Amino acid sequence: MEFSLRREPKAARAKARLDGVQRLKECGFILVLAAAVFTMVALLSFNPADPSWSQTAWHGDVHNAAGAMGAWLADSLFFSFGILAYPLPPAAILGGWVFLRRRSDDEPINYTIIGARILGLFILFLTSCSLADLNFDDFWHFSSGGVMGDVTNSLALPLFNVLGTTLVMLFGWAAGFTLFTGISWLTIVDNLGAMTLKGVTWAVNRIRGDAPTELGVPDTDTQSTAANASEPMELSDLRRLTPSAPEKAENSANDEQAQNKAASPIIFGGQARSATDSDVADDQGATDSDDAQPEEPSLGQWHLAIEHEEEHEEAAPVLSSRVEVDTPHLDTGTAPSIETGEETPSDDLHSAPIAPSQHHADTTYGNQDGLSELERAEQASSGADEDDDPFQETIRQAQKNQQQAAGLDHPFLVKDEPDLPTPKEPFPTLDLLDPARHTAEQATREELEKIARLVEARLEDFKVQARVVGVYPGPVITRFELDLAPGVKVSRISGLSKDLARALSTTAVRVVEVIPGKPYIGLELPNEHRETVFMSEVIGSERFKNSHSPISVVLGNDIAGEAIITDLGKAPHMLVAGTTGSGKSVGVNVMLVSMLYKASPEDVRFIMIDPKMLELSVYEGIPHLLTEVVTDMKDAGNALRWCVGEMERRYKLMSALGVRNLKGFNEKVKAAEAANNPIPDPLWKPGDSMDESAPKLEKLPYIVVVVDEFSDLMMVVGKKVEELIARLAQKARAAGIHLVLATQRPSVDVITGLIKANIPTRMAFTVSTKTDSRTILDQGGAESLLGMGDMLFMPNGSNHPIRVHGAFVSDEEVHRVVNNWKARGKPQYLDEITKGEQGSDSLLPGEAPSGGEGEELDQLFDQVVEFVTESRRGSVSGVQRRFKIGYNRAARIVEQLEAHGVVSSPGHNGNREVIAPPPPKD
Ligand SMILES: Nc1ncnc2c1ncn2[C@@H]1O[C@H](COP(=O)(O)OP(=O)(O)OP(=O)(O)O)[C@@H](O)[C@H]1O
Repeated sequence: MEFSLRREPKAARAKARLDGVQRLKECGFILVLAAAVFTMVALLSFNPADPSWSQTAWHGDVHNAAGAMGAWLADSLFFSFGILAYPLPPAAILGGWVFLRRRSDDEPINYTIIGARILGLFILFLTSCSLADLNFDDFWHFSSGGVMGDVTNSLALPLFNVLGTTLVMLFGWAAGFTLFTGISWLTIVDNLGAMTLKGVTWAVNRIRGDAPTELGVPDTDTQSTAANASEPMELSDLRRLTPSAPEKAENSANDEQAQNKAASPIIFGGQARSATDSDVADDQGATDSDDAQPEEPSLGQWHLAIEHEEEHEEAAPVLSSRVEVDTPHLDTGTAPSIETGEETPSDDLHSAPIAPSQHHADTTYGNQDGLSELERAEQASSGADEDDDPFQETIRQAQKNQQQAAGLDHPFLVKDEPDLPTPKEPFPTLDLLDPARHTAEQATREELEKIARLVEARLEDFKVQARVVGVYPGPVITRFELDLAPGVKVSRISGLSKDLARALSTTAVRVVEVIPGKPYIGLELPNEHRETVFMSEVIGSERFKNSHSPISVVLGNDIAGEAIITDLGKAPHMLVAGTTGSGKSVGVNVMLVSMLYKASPEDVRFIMIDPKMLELSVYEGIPHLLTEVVTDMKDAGNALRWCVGEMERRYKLMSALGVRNLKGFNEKVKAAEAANNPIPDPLWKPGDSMDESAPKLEKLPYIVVVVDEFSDLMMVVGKKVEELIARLAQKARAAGIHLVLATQRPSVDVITGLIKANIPTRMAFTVSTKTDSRTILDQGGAESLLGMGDMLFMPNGSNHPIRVHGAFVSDEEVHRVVNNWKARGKPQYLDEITKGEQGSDSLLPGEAPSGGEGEELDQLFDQVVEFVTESRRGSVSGVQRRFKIGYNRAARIVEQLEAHGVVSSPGHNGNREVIAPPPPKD
């Protein structure tokens, strides 16, 4: 209560002085309180003989403790409300409290609730008065419901009769109660039910506890609470059921154990069995049940479990002695033979074969951590991450920044680029990339040797005889080369890869079925600590420096840590596939950045298609771009068509110059320029441009088309894309146009046979199934990759994929390189690439230009023109009705009308305007 009636320290009092309204309110509440107390006193000391409003008494004293005023007040209240006058003073106090208490600023008055309360109170009083009037006798000379009850009933009774009125009033009372208190009757019913159940349970428990014999043998739940007094009864029951039980019961030490065992379901099972077994022992004349049990060999496992439990509980010595009997028995049964050398790895390794006794002792029964499977898996993976290396933290941070940056760099949110100083070096320098550093410890020779022995032992468990003949540790995985015993098929080991991963407690084991030039197979196991392959490390490698092609791309390191570089010119097209999160986008970025390190815009140009709008939009604005990053898939279709046209143009140029590829073309152009005799464009015709003579031929750049989500393109643009890609893939190599297609859906409807046949270089990141791996690589293996850039790279013309640990480039690094190029120049975008106004060269075989002049006009075309221009209505349905033709034909004719400028393109409402004038009248 917030009234300042209580005593407070002086400082607090000074601080807590009331303002004007608060003072009035508080005084008001004091008055209400006084009135309520006075009224209560008056009501309680009411005397009907006192003079009052309904009573005339000329003589005599006033007996009411509140005096004449009290007598008068009590009489009036009783007269009006009957016995319901008594609750009035508390109700007044309550009302005063609600309205007059001091409220904090953040506690505004809720008038709806106050209104509901007032209404509820009124209904409560009214219905209570009515019910009192109906059901209780008058007191003194007042009606028990007062005038209020009388009047209400006189209105209700003729309508509802006594029972009906009682019911109406009861329900009204219930409604009033809810309005006043805000307590739902459902809650009341619920609580009443719960209390009833509780009461019944309590009563039943009481009855059980008092007389357990009446209810029979107590169940396991109540066993622990059963009174000692009940024991003789239970024991006699047990004695009747199992003759061995008495011995246990009579042994006071075992008695306690029996109770302990009853707490665990497993041990409880053991107990039941031992009862039966001692039963057998009993039959054989054994007098001691404890001695009888060890003689039963099939109980070994249970005994071990019991023993293990009781190691912690200071078990009776009787039980621990059993282990000595049982353990050797189990040893012979299940011990695997692991004599692989003088040094047994199992002694040292955590996951080494475990001696049976140890095995049982280590067995965990049930989960104690209270975590769900999902949480446990997440915990395990996050733990692994933490273990992995602290650099991953940086990566994650970088990713966060990337997402933010990507959002800001969105093409629809273009922001002004800061003016960057033009770099002096011809190409970006290595310092733009994060320096390489070691993020994980390499395994020692001894550790590797132990793992090798373990691998052999595990294979032996699967009845495969193999010998590790070579160990090749790398930054991410270690390859163990195995010499298989004669007659062992490699497919058997491939089939075991998952079992081996489990047996060796690793995430994935990849089996390399053929190692070129060696009679061995390979087993690739992930390292405990994974090294990150930094982009700078690979870009800075001698191999990359010595690679002269401007379209050399770095991929990462091979399993031995050697840089893997490939030349897109030889690829010549690349398919990149892997599930989401496998590292595709990072892989594509690495390729693009490596080209930015090698090639100027005169050497290489890019067309980037990015339906996701995020991955490639970072490159927006570099001078290498031929067009803005294409995010609309329709534009992407046009871009591919443009590439086909460009390819055909280049072919014609090359054939005119008598060269076989772009390199030869560029060399000739360069030689001609050096000789000061530039070659005029042989394809130029007067009228093609405003020039009077043919323009000079210039060096042609390579064009790299990167599609980040190729399946989107297939889905939106459809079959045409497949044909365009196939056409490009077949011929574009010589023209210097190269495709890099990435997809996260390695299914046959995306990577179709036509595309696969024409794109020989494949890059498979982790996929979920072997089928997916086959779709990309025509063989399994990618399903056993480790993610985060781990890939299988199948170069052009090879059948053996190489395992590559992809280089990592963060978005910050990409931004730095991109900004470096942006500072060097602006891109010159070619609008025609996405506009779809390409010439006939870009048409696919058998394809006709839509709506163009080459298209054959419908026979009805002239008549339709006449009709449309006369009627001034260019709708398809109009044409359909007038000429009684199908929708498709009518629509085609109207499109032809549009192409010839007779009608406009459809407006917002789909209507076309007739542009051409009406035909002249004769
Ligand atoms: N080479 C690498 N080294 C270390 N970590 C990597 C590497 N490549 C990728 N990763 C990690 O994997 C994450 C996912 O990579 P990425 O975004 O490239 O996957 P994706 O296959 O393109 O996924 P999506 O299809 O959803 O875009 C990266 O954010 C990064 O943390």
